[in-house]
This record gives sequence, structure tokens and C-alpha cells, in this order.
Amino acid sequence: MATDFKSIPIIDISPLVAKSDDANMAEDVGVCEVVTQLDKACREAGFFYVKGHGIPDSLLREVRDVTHKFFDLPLEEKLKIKLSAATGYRGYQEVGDNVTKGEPDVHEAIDCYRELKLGMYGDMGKPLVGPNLWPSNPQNFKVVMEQYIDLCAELSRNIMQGIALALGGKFNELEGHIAGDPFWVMRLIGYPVISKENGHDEHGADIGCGAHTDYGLLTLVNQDENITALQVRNHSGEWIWAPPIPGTFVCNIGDMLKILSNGLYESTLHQVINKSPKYRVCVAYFYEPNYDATIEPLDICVQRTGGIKILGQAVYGEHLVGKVTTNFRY
Ligand SMILES: N=C(N)NCCCC[C@H](N)C(=O)O
Ligand SMILES: O=C(O)CCC(=O)C(=O)O
Ligand SMILES: [Fe+2]
Repeated sequence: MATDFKSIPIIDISPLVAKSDDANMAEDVGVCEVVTQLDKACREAGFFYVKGHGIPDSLLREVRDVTHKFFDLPLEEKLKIKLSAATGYRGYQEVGDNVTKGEPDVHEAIDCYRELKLGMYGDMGKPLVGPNLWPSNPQNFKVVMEQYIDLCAELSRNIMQGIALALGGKFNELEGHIAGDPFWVMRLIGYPVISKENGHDEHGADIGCGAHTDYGLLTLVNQDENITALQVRNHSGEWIWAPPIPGTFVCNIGDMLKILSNGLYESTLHQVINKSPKYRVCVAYFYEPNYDATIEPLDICVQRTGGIKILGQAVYGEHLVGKVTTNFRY
């Protein structure tokens, strides 16, 4: 349950990274401190920054740099990898194509998903079948992103080990049939400067991405420096800024972790408003359950919430498809 937090905590996870996959990690004093901080942050805000994560800042920058270079290209070039239902919802979407709560968002993006071949997961898999559409310009785009995706997967799995301990489980409680074969989503997002020229003024839409919760387990947000645009809603409905802190990720928990925790952890509402005079880029990596996982409250969490299942179950792939197929103007 979210509280009236006024800022988002910063957690140095280096002790957890040092003990990644170690079955005895729960006995390490440093890991225990990280777990306590993760638990507090997930209960109070559903959001936290991580530092000491081991992914070099130079790579975080390079990922944002190539993303800027792509969005700087002429529209006709970007439309060569246009997203549609026929591309499995993979590829490029123009400003205004993505819709949140009925309002077009003032962002453009490339959406990528883990590979999904025809026949995998039956009908539930079909909408997302297709290869990712990588731009040929900038030329190193795919190589940089694939390296980044691998590192984000490893880091996310490690943070989930800390969260599993925080929920009172074993370090690998959330692997296996929950996320032993994790699906992932990555969105490369560009937020133009709000101006009369792009059709938006003080009377029009100015929301880069409308209020939403994320769909899966854990999100890693790599945002541009020097622009504060992400806002997180606290319990009393105030919007709390999440300014960029160089070298960190902003992490937040998604709908599936809310269910697993039986509501102990919240998937917190957030939105993006780029009021700065600069174009803003954000690269969001979403670590999600197995595509076909049936997600329900963990027994260890039900015990801690009075023995009653507060939240019902969901099949992750169905939840994702329900969102993706209604997120676009077309
Ligand atoms: N995969 C994730 N979480 N994407 C977040 C996009 C949020 C905006 C979307 N139109 C929506 O309404 O959900
Ligand atoms: O741009 C950001 O900082 C966050 C984007 C976001 O919330 C999302 O894509 O789900
Ligand atoms: Fe989000």
C-alpha cells in the first residue's frame, strides 16, 4: 500500500549483485540490508532508484545516445519500421499513436519484445508473433540494444532475488513457473518539447505518457540526464518527481508483482510530462513473468495479509495482450 512518500529512495544493491545466484545469500549481512531497503521501498512507494548495479554508465549513455540518433531521423526514415498488428506490435510508433486512458500520448517510441514464434503459447501468443524491427540507422543500434537487453535481464533477475527474500520467500521463489523463462519488453521512448509547432499548447495535450501502471514484475528506467519529467503518484494523490540521478536506474514494480505479493506491494501509478526545452529520451526495460504463467498471490504473502487472497489470479500473456492490443490509435 502506497504511503505519502515525498521522494523516492536510493538503494545501493552492490551486496546483492556480489551474491547473485548464491543459495546462501540470505545469510549475508550486506544482502539483508539491501533486502530490508527493497521491502520498505516496495511497500511505501513501489518505486526506488538502484545504484551499484554493475551496468557501466557508459553503456547506459550509449543506449540513450543511439536512441536520440534514431528519433532525430526524418519521419519517413523512422516509418520504415512502423509498428502495426501485422508486425506483432513491434516497431516504431509516431507521436500520438499510443493512447493512454483515451488520450493520445505526446511520445514516439520503438517497442521490442522477446522473440515469440508462431505456435508458441497458442492463440494467446499470436498477437505478438514477429521479429523485432531494428532500424538500419544508426548502424550499431541492434548490437548495442541486444547487449543492453541481456544485462538488464540478468540485473532484473538479481533484483527479483532480493525481492523474493523481502517477501519472505527463498531467493529463487519467483523463478521456475513464475519467471524462470521471463518474457521481456523494451520501449525506447522519445518525448518532444511541448510547443505550438507540434500542435500542443497550454490548452492542449501535454502529457508525454498518461498515468498508468506497468504490467509485469519490475521495470528498469534509464532516463536522460538533466531533464525531470517522470512523476509518481503517492497515496494522497500528489505527483512526486523522479529526477534523473546519473548512473542509476529508476525501478518500479508492475501489476504481476502486486498480485504475487497479495497487495503488500503496489504497482504505483506514474506519468511523464516533459516541460523542459529539450527533447527527452527514456529507455524502459520491463522484466516480466513467463508468458504463460498463471500469477496468483504467493502463500507466504497471503499468510502475511491475514490469510485471505485479496487479489485474484491473472495469466500474464493475457494481461499483456489486453494492454498492447488496445494501446494504439489504429
Ligand atoms: N509495457 C508497458 N508497461 N508500457 C507502458 C506504456 C504505458 C502507456 C500505455 N498506453 C498504457 O495505457 O498502458
Ligand atoms: O519515460 C519515463 O520516464 C517512464 C516511461 C514509462 O513509464 C513506461 O514506458 O512505462
Ligand atoms: Fe511505466
